[in-house]
Amino acid sequence: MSEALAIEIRDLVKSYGRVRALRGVNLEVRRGEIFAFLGPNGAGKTTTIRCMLDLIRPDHGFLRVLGIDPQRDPVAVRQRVGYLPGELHFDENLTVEGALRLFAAMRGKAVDWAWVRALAERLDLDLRPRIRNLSKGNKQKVGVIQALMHRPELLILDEPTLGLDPLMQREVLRLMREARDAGATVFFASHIMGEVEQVADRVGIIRQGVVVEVAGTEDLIRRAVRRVRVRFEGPVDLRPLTALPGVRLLRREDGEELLLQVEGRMDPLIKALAAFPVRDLETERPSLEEVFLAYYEPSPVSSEADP
Ligand SMILES: Nc1ncnc2c1ncn2[C@@H]1O[C@H](COP(=O)(O)OP(=O)(O)OP(=O)(O)O)[C@@H](O)[C@H]1O
Repeated sequence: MSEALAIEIRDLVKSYGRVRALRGVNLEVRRGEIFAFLGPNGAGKTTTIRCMLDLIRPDHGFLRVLGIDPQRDPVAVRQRVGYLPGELHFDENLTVEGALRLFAAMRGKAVDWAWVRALAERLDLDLRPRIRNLSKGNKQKVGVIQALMHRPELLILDEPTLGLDPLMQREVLRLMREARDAGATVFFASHIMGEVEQVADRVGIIRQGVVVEVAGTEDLIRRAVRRVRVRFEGPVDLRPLTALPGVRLLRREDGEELLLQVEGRMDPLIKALAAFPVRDLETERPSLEEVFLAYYEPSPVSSEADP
């Protein structure tokens, strides 16, 4: 186990009866980064996370969380990790403060209550009401606070902004960044590409129980397909442009305006355009959402039954 890794997973396999949820997951999360774990519904994100906390046992594979084997020392993992599950379960009769005190006691680690009150204030959460009287969004805030309140070295958050309004989503993202800037590692699952793009240093994509891509968020966007709109001074012969490798004509409007799709480097297109009477040139940076849709589309090969 390298000291530089907060999470290290090799060949993790887990089946639920006949459902092969994880088919050999490999993943490395570096200390001090915000890592987003993405993938379609049922891809295996929650199963992977539950293995990290020893809430379920994998069939086989290698797993280290902050250098600890969760199966050998789950208590140490839970003390040093802040975990927000996808589905929270509280004793509905407790007050918010009572629930937080219970979480703190279960974890067995000292909590700074001034910090808890500051978190509650930032998330606009009253500590007095009973859990049963809270809205869904306010329950989610309790979950976020219990994950952060002991200032853990590693945050593992399953859809941290689920059910929160846009202001509160932004506050949670801010808290995640602040945790990273203070030296913690943040690992989170999400379906909201906008927030991933805003906070994640790197992303990993899981599909049907296998991690199919890990990359820097910016790199992934940069290497994606982009769209280029070109306006010419007059009608032109496009063949030298559309014959370029990686360039495809998407639309041609009145012979003087083109919409092209460019995969890979822009340089050959720019050089080729130098020979044309170009009036205007616009490039559209794709959003992470567009980049990921390709990964989310059903694959023709992988859903077949296992031997
Ligand atoms: N307790 C369980 N019993 C049986 N099958 C399960 C169980 N938990 C998960 N699965 C199955 O394992 C696969 C992976 O599920 P998992 O919850 O890990 O996916 P996920 O990526 O977290 O999905 P989502 O984005 O919908 O939360 C799915 O096919 C799911 O139906």
